[in-house]
Amino acid sequence: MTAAPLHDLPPHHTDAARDADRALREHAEQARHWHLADLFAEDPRRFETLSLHAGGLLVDISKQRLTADTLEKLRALAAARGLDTWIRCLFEGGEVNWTEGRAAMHWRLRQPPRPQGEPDPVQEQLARMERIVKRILSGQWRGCEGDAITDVVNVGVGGSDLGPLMASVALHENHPREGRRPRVHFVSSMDGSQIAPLLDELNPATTLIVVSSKSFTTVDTLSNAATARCWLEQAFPKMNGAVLRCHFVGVSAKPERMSEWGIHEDNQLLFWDWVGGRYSLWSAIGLPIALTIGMDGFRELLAGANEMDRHFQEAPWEKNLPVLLGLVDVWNLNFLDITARAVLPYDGRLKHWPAYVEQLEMESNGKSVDRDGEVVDYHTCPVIWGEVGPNAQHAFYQLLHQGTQPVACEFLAAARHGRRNGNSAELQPLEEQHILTLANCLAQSRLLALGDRALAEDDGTPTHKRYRGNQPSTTLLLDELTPRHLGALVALYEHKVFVQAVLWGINPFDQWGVEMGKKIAKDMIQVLESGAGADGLDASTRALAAYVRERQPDDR
Ligand SMILES: O=P(O)(O)OC[C@H]1O[C@H](O)[C@H](O)[C@@H](O)[C@@H]1O
Repeated sequence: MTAAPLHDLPPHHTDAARDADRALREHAEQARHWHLADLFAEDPRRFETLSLHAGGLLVDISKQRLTADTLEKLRALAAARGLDTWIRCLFEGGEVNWTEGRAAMHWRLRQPPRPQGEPDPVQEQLARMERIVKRILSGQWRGCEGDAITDVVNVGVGGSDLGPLMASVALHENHPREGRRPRVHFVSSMDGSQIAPLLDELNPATTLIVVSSKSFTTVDTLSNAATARCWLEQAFPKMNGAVLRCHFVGVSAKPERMSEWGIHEDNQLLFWDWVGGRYSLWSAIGLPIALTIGMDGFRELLAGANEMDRHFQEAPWEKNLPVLLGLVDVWNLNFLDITARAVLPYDGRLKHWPAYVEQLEMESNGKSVDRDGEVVDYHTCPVIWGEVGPNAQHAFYQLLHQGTQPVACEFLAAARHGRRNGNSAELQPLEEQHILTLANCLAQSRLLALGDRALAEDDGTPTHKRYRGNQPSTTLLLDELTPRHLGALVALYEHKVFVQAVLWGINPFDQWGVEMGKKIAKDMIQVLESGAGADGLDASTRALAAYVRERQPDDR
């Protein structure tokens, strides 16, 4: 599949865009003096006006420092930037990743099968993945000594780790209907600190390693994969090819590199250049998710995302969730100068959501050069960090409540928790814990928004006990955390990132900033091993390298 060239796209800088931008700046001059407590007091219908429900998600932006008028002005900016044409271009397979000459067609991976049985590489790979999943879950996939697989280790990093990790943990309560699912583990860090203790616990005879890497050149992944291979070969010294055949699956866009590494052709799952790494959990990179929730569950995840794809293309902008969330972030960053955003899931199952969103957003939109090759003179992506909300309350909420900086907060929770987890399904206290958690979520966003005015404190309260409030937030409530809802949520974020990139005039699908770091790290290995090349370094790096070298064991 080749990318269609970009066509009919308006230039980024037009008179209409300049006018829309100026109108927003003037509007922001007033908005800077607004307090959320006043906005709520003045408009009893504020929630109704500033919330939306679609795809099983309720999105409430009424605690953002904006009004319906603000949104209208932001939509005018989006129209002037040609957002409608860009959306069309994305879904027509246009070359939206212009620095790499590629389309970005992650949405293709979640389209339903074509009716006439035309050859479809996406469905072919899904079918291959399904066969592998079924063999593992049914116990038919055997290790080299004939044992069924009990543990699967996903070895990957970045997009080949964060998405599958986030979704597998989020959905772990959704057991597959058939078979016995293996324990699924994730190893990403290049220093061996994850893989070493994990291998100590595992039985090589019943362990399957999934080497996940779009490029199949990422040193973090290949070094962990080599350690796993060594562990297996030492356990079965006489097995030769059977170790690779029975204990390794590869997922990549580069089949020839997988073969070169030793992954058997039958154990290779493919995806394509037009799927960005951080957009790849819908492809065979999602194998750990399918092993956790079964293939039916995985298809539900795809269906939820597909529903959001259609919503993004079809819903008018007033009712379009990705457009709405994209515009809110642009408002906060570019017009209210709020440069930080905290991602706060109130659900331990979503504990990896912040890390996933950090990569999705900051690797996509942490850019400063526009389509004309010009350096932009405005901020793009905010700094994003996060943590499971209830735990963050005991860590950094102090700064949110009484620090000096504005931070846009993003609360995420499941309205209902339908537990399907063995005996615990019957436990009344667990239901109470769910309500307790939601109560904290709602109480925190309320206090952050209204400050003292959420409380019945009198004027005599000392300053150090006061709450300024006016800290803006969005609350996203999933009706329930199911594969379908999570699929919709992730697709919502992917499209939101695209909307923002269009408004900022940047390419969200490349990551050139990461490349150079990888390259110069290679040269540094030599410096640390032999000292060669140290002379050309700056004084700080040279001294640090010498310090490290002096502390290595003598027999190295
Ligand atoms: O899947 P791989 O090719 O191994 O790449 C893994 C990761 O490598 C780099 O860090 C890129 O910046 C990420 O976007 C990518 O997800």
